[in-house]
Amino acid sequence: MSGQSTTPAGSGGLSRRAVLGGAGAGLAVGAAGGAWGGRASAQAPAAAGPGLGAARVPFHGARQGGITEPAQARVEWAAFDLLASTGRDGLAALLRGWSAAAARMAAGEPAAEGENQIALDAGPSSLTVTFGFGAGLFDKAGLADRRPAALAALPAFPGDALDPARSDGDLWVQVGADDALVAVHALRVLLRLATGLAAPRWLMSGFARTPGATPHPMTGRNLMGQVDGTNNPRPSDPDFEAAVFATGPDWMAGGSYAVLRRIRMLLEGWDTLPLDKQERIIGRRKSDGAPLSGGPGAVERTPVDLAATDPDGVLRIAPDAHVRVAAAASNGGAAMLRRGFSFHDGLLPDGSPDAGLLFAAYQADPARGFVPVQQRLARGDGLSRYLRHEASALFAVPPGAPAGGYVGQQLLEG
Ligand SMILES: C=CC1=C(C)c2cc3[nH]c(cc4nc(cc5[nH]c(cc1n2)c(C)c5CCC(=O)O)C(CCC(=O)O)=C4C)c(C)c3C=C
Ligand SMILES: [Fe+2]
Repeated sequence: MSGQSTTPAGSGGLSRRAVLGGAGAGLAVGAAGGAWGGRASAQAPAAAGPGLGAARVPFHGARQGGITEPAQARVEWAAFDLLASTGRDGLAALLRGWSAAAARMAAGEPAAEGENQIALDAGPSSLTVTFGFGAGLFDKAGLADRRPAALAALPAFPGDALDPARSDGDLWVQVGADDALVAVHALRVLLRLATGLAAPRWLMSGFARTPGATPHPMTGRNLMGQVDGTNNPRPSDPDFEAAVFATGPDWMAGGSYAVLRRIRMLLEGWDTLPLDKQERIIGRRKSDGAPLSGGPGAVERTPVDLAATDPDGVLRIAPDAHVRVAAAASNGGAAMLRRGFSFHDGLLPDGSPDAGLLFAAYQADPARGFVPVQQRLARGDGLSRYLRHEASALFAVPPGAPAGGYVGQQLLEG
C-alpha cells in the first residue's frame, strides 16, 4: 500500500486517506458500501461545504488513486491513440508531464506555473487521476515484448453492439472529483499536455451520488434505481488483494486491469415494469437492496443465499436473477471490483434516453474476473434484455508512482 495509506475507514475500507483541511479537518472519508458506496465518516451527514472541496487524495503512492476510493460525484474518461511519431521517448515525456500535473492538481495546486485555471475557487475535491495502457500502445512504443498476457483482447459476447470509435485506445485517463468543474479542468489540462504526442480517441462523462446528498452515507443507486455496489469485494476480505491487484509482470506488480463498458439502459421498457418484476430480475429489493433470499427482515448487507426457497420450493432468487448469474459462486470464484458511474447524454433520435452505466471493473486478470462473468450474463441474465453494451475497452493500470516518479516509469525505464 502507499506510504500515505491508512487502515480502512468505514465498513468498505479505503486505500488512501482523503486529507481534509479547513472546516472538515480531521474528518476521515471512506467507502461505505464498496466502490459504489457513499462516504462513511465519523460524523453524519457526510462532509459538505468547505470540507468537501478541501478533501485530497495524494497522487503518489504504491497504488494509483481512483480504484479503491469511493466513486466521486463526477468522472471523465478519455482514451487516446499514440501518434506514430511519438515513440518510446515521447511516451515517457507524456507520462512524466501527465503525472506531474496530476500530482499538483491532486494537492490543490495549479497544474503548472501561471496556468489559466478554471477551477480557482475550489479545492481538489478528492481529485484522482488514473492512467491505463491499452494493448496497442506496446507496438507503437517499441515495447511489444513487454505487453502482458492479461491484455489479450476481450472475446466478443452475445448481444454486444460495440461502436469501435468509442472503444479501445492506447492510453486511458480517468479523472474523478466531487466537483464537476475541478474534474473538467483537470481533463482539459491533460488533453492539452497530450497535444502532438497522443490524439484523443473518445471521451465519456459520468456521475455518482454527491457526498452529503443523503442523510447518512449509503451505497449509491444507478439509473434503474437499484442500490448498486453492495456485494463488491472489500479491502478487508482476505482474498481482496489477489482478486483485484496483479503480481506481475514486474512493472505491473500492484497494478490492476480495468475493463470498461458503456452500457446503455433501455429505461423506457424498464421503467414500466412492475416493482416485483424489477426486483425479481435483480434478486434484491429496490427500496433498500436487501436480497430476496432473506425475507422481509433482511437488510442490504444480509448475505445472499442462492439456495433459499419459499414454502412451495421455488427459488427465492430466480435462476436468471442478475445477482445469481453474476455471483462468484456461479462463476468458479470469478471476482472483480466494480466502480461504475451513471451517464445521461441526452436523447437518441427516437426520443429514448441515451443513458446508463459506465461500467468499470478492476481485477488481477480479466480472464479470471470479467470475462467468465460476462459470458454467463450475456446468455442467462434477465437484466440483459434491458441493456445494450455499446463500447468496450481493456487497460492495464500500472501501480502508482513514488514522489518524483511517474506512472509507467518501470515499464519505460525498467
Ligand atoms: C460482467 C460483470 C457485470 C456487468 C456487466 C454488470 C452490469 C450491471 N449490473 C447492474 C446492477 C447490479 N449489479 C449487481 C451485482 C453484481 N453485478 C456484477 C457484475 C456485473 N454487472 C456482480 C459480480 C455483482 C455481485 C453479485 C453478487 O455476488 O451478489 C447488483 C446488486 C447489488 C450489488 O451487489 O452490487 C445490481 C443492482 C446493472 C444495472 C448493470 C448494467 C447496466
Ligand atoms: Fe451487476
